[in-house]
Amino acid sequence: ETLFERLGGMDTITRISDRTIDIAAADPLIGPHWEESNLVRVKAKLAEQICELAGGPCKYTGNDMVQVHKPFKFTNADFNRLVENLQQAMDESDIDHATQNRLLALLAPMQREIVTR
Ligand code: HEM
Repeated sequence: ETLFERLGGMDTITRISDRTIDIAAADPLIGPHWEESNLVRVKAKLAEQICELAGGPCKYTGNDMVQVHKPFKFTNADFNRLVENLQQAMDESDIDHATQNRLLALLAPMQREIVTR
């Protein structure tokens, strides 16, 4: 079983991505970073990226991760906070923790592309 299937396919991945961005954008610690952003686009690109990473039938068509995040000079604390927001979104969708950890392990290498401060 692929992680894509284990997560519940595209419907669940879309729901998790939407919720993660909604939770993050409302988070007093990191929410202000999204003030100028098109959240509809960010949600859609995040879902596409998770789908591809998880072995689903998607190809990420968004912008390069380094280029997107570089101007913000994000910290490890910012990164960890977004991971917590993602975990909350996955909990709400009843994703078991072993499956959550499989996705988090695939996202972990991106920390050094996103954190530049
Ligand atoms: C593994 C972690 C992360 C992933 C997979 C990820 C993924 C993405 C994606 C796919 C986009 C949309 C790119 C596009 O528009 O083409 C995006 C944009 C964005 N991300 Fe991340 N991101 C991560 C971490 C973070 C963190 C830690 C923060 C801040 C706490 C953050 C803040 C933002 C913001 C503010 C935008 C919108 C930029 C804009 O409006 O152009 N991201 N991210």
